[in-house]
Amino acid sequence: MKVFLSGSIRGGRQLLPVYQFICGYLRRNGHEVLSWHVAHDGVEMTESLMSESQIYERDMGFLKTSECMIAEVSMASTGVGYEVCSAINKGIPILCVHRPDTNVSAMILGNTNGNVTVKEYSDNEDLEGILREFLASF
Ligand SMILES: O=c1[nH]c(=O)n([C@H]2C[C@H](O)[C@@H](COP(=O)(O)O)O2)cc1CO
Repeated sequence: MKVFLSGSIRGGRQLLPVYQFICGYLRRNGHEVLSWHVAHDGVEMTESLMSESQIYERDMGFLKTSECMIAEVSMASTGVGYEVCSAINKGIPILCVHRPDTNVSAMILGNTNGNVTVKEYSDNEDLEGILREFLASF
């Protein structure tokens, strides 16, 4: 599947290892991660070579062809929230994952849209099971 991976950039990069784990899992299982740059440790440097509108247009272009979204929502990120909302408007399935010790927005936790699934994970093994179940549902 073509997957849009959404994860914090300017909202903080503390969970980069989680984005890398998700990206690696998806690729190992034959999926195409269109927004792989989210899991790249040099993303701020490479993105600094692009204008704000180039970044926006590229990501919205990725979203157009994505078949589902996986969003790590533990960090308070404006961009992740915007992308989740855009995916809701597009009508594709969205898996939002977060760690137990985080302050996730009610706009995610309280979202009753039928395409939105929100799951808490405690470690990579737990997260892998959640990813497997979500991807098996198609
Ligand atoms: O440089 C960028 N490149 C980029 O692709 N994004 C997109 C992808 C991420 O899923 C999301 C991160 O948003 P934010 O930077 O507000 O945390 O927005 C966001 C930025 C910076 O806002």
